[in-house]
Amino acid sequence: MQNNETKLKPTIEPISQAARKAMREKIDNLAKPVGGLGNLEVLAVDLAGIEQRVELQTEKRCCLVFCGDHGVEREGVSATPRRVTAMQAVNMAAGHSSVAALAKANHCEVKVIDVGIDADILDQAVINLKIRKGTNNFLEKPAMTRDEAIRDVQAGYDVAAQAIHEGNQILCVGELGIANTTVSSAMIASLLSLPVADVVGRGSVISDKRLAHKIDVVEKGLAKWQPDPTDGLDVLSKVGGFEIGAKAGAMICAAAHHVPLIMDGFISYAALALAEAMCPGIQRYVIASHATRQAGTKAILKKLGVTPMFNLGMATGEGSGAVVTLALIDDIQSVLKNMTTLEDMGVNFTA
Ligand SMILES: O=C(O)c1ccc[n+]([C@@H]2O[C@H](COP(=O)([O-])O)[C@@H](O)[C@H]2O)c1
Ligand SMILES: Cc1cc2nc[nH]c2cc1C
Repeated sequence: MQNNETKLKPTIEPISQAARKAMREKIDNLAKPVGGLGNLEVLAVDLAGIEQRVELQTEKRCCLVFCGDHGVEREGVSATPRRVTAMQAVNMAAGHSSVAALAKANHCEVKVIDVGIDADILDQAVINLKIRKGTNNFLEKPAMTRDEAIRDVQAGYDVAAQAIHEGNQILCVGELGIANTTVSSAMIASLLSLPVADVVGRGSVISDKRLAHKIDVVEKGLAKWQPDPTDGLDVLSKVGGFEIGAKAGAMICAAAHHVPLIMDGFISYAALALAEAMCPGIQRYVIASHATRQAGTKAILKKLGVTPMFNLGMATGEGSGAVVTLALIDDIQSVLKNMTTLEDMGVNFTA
């Protein structure tokens, strides 16, 4: 057991400061005011540090969408019935969900992975790595066993390793799982030591009454199991979800391989908090795409130490915001390829 856990905690090398500096110099020498392309420049520098090179490789990209159901959905914390997870997974694999449509626009493959949907998915287009049909209701039992938590994170790691082996140069991550904003809130409150009421939001839109109930459910779950925030697998097994653990595994794998990983919204914040607890340093390899429209986003991102690229008021999940970020990466590549330099123009700045 201990060995399996150790495998999930590889040494994460520091980001390449030399590549960051070289990219910064290259961008500063382009024919524009210094820093004029704002966060696009920051993104280019971050990608260079992760990839350890200035000639960024970003053409082949893939979005990994992990799917799972949640026992706590039975507490009435979501406006959506649980069967939507299974329905939307099939819809997504056929190319018709939000992330699937956005991925087409951004030349990105989508892999849909079942790590815990509460149904038999017969569609071969959905990759079957099911740990179990849904977690336990954490008000009654721990969500999963520690062994399941380990196998779950390992499944996400393996899917990401396969995607990298296939030549993907950028990974995006997303998820499907009705009630997973409740589960993510519990994980975030525990792992980042934030007050429950500050991080529980309206998910895929709930009334004031249901919101108060959702806060109560999260508080009761944490009080009952008292997960240890210094032990990510303890938090995952007590109040977590299969798609969140798998997503954390993908993050750990991408960081170990120096492959940039673009995360999505609220559920990704929980996965990053978990990955960081398991394997400190992961956060430097993860690009924060957008600030999601959920409670506590600002405080959570601050605690995670990441800055989102944009805020479009999105709250869909699936990896939608992550995939939209690919358009910004294509913008950077065009800038790096096509712009003339200040040197070409013979211009010097005097601040
Ligand atoms: O990514 C986000 O920030 C986000 C915010 C609200 C909802 N979602 C998606 O909606 C589902 C969870 O919403 P809920 O209300 O059932 O907890 C799940 O499938 C998520 O992918 C995702
Ligand atoms: C339709 C629908 C699609 C989703 N995709 C992610 N979460 C979702 C929730 C609903 C309700």
